[in-house]
Amino acid sequence: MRVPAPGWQDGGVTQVWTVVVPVKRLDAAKSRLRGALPGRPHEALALALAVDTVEAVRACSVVAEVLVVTDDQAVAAATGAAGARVVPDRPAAGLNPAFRYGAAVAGDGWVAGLTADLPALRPVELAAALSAARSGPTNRRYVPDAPGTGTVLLAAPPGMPLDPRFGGNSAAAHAASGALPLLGDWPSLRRDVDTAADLAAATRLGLGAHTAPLCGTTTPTASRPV
Ligand SMILES: Nc1nc2c(ncn2[C@@H]2O[C@H](COP(=O)(O)OP(=O)(O)OP(=O)(O)O)[C@@H](O)[C@H]2O)c(=O)[nH]1
Ligand SMILES: C=C(OP(=O)(O)O)C(=O)O
Repeated sequence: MRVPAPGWQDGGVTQVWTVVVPVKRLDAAKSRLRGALPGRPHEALALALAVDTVEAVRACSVVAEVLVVTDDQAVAAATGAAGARVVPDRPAAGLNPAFRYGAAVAGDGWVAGLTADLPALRPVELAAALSAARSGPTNRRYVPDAPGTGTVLLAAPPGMPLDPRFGGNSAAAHAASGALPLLGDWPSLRRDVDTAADLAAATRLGLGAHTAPLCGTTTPTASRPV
C-alpha cells in the first residue's frame, strides 16, 4: 500500500508524478499499424512512437520520473537515453500486469500509467491532465482516448492501487472500477495511435521528433507548442 509522500497535497510540490509507460517487444508491438508506412521497418515506427511519448513525459513539468516497463533491448536503450528509468517486463503476462509491476516499483506517491503510443503528446497537455487528477475527489482518474472507448492515462493518488483495466473498452472498465473521467481539451494526449488513420490524425496534430521523419513530415518537437 502506498502512503502519502511529504507535501503530496500542499500544492507547492510540482514534480510529484511517476509515470509508468509499458512498451511491448517491438517485433510484437502495434500489430494493427503494420504496413502503415510502406518502405519503413515496422519496428522503427513502433520504437519512434514510444520514444516520442517518453520524451514528452520527460519534458512535463509535473513529472519526477518516467518508468518504462519493457523487455525489449532497443526500447530500453532508446528510452533510457531519453531519461527514463527502465525496468523489465514482469511478470511478462501482458499490459495490466506490466502497469501493476511498474506502479509497485514506483512505490509511494502519485502514480500514473500511460500508453506508449502518443507520438503527438505535448507536455503541457499531460501536465494539465495530471494536475487535474490531483484536484477534487481522491478517486483514481482516467483520460479516455479520442474515440472515448479506450484509455490513455490512469492516475492514482498516494495510498491507492493503480488497479489498471487497460485493453478493449477500458474507459468503461475504468469507470466501473470507480475511476473518474478527466475530459479536458487535450487532443495530443487523447490521440493514441493504433491504426494508419490514427497515425494520420496524430500527424495533423504535430508529431514528435522521432516519428515525424518516418512519416515524411518535418514537424520537429522544438517547433511544437509544449
Ligand atoms: N510492457 C508491456 N507493454 C505492453 C504490453 N502489451 C501492450 N503494451 C503496451 O501498451 C500500450 C497500449 O497497447 P496497445 O495499443 O494495445 O498496443 P499493442 O499491443 O502494441 O498494439 P496491437 O498489437 O495493435 O494491439 C502500447 O504502448 C504497448 O507497447 C505488454 O505485454 N507488456
Ligand atoms: C490498451 C488500450 O489501448 P488500445 O485500445 O488502443 O489498444 C486501451 O485503450 O485500454
